[in-house]
Amino acid sequence: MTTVLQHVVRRSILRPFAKSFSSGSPLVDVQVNDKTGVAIVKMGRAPVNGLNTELLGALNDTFDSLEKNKATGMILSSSIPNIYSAGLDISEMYNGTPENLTKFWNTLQSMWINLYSTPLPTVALINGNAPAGGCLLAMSCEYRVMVGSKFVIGLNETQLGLFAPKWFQDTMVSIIGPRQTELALTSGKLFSAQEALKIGLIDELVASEEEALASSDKFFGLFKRIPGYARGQTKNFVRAEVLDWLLKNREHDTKVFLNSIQLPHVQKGLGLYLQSLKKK
Ligand SMILES: CCCCCCCC/C=C\CC(=O)SCCNC(=O)CCNC(=O)[C@H](O)C(C)(C)COP(=O)(O)OP(=O)(O)OC[C@H]1O[C@@H](n2cnc3c(N)ncnc32)[C@H](O)[C@@H]1OP(=O)(O)O
Repeated sequence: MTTVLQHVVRRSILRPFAKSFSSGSPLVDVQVNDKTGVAIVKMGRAPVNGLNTELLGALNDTFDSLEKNKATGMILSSSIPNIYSAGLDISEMYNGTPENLTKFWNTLQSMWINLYSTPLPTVALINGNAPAGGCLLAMSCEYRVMVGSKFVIGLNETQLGLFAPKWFQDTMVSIIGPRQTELALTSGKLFSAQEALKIGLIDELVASEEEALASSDKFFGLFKRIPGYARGQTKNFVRAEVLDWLLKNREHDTKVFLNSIQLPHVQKGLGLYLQSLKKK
């Protein structure tokens, strides 16, 4: 078993310019570039970065720490080949107790509020499939670069017999508009990389992670001469409406989740979907 120290030493040997930064969780790896202060945050929960309470909590803590430690920007990516995130961990929603479901949902809400409202410039480096909750993570960043053309991204909840909550939907509306969001969400569409690029769901499609990192640098470079306070306030105003809805309606949103997810036909559908994934 690799100790934390061995892990840190190995990382610093592999990447001499990156400062190790402990996320406090084995599920999230963080490397901060010494020169630029930009942090690369990589989710690493095998097999598919399913967003369970633990990973969501670890991401939340990481976002907090990066702000406190004055990172200058964040790239949110994955260390699992071909997977950005498979979205919410369905096992957390299937047969969960009301207590666990509430904790799970509240952790998701907190993580999203933190990510969506961080004053740090954020880039999603989408190096794998990004359905549902994975798409939400990417959409909550300010700039999206997908690596390779074989991946899909979108909010496919209706295909599972679920619906994307209002704040998931509003986040998508803010990027691709109400018409395309309605079409995509009602049909549970997963966009190919090319389709996502065409519709503006991703900003760039590149061939390699190196190119994606260069695109990210270019994006962060836009703010070199912009005072952080002015940038942060502007981001706040642009995002206020979507954010405020959840801030004001957290309890209601939790109730809707709890009531809907525990419906027998919804649970049945989730069970069948899980089985179909396992049978593959
Ligand atoms: C009506 C109530 C509404 C209330 C509001 C609800 C709000 C819900 C909001 C968001 C919902 C979600 O995010 S649900 C998750 C949706 N995600 C998906 O549909 C993606 C499902 N997964 C895949 O399509 C594929 O796994 C993949 C393309 C991401 C990767 O494919 P790959 O071939 O590499 O891997 P496998 O399919 O073999 O999977 C490996 C392993 O992981 C398990 N798995 C996959 N996805 C999930 C998941 N989301 N949650 C839990 N487990 C998952 C899969 O079963 C395999 O398990 P085994 O190794 O045990 O076989």
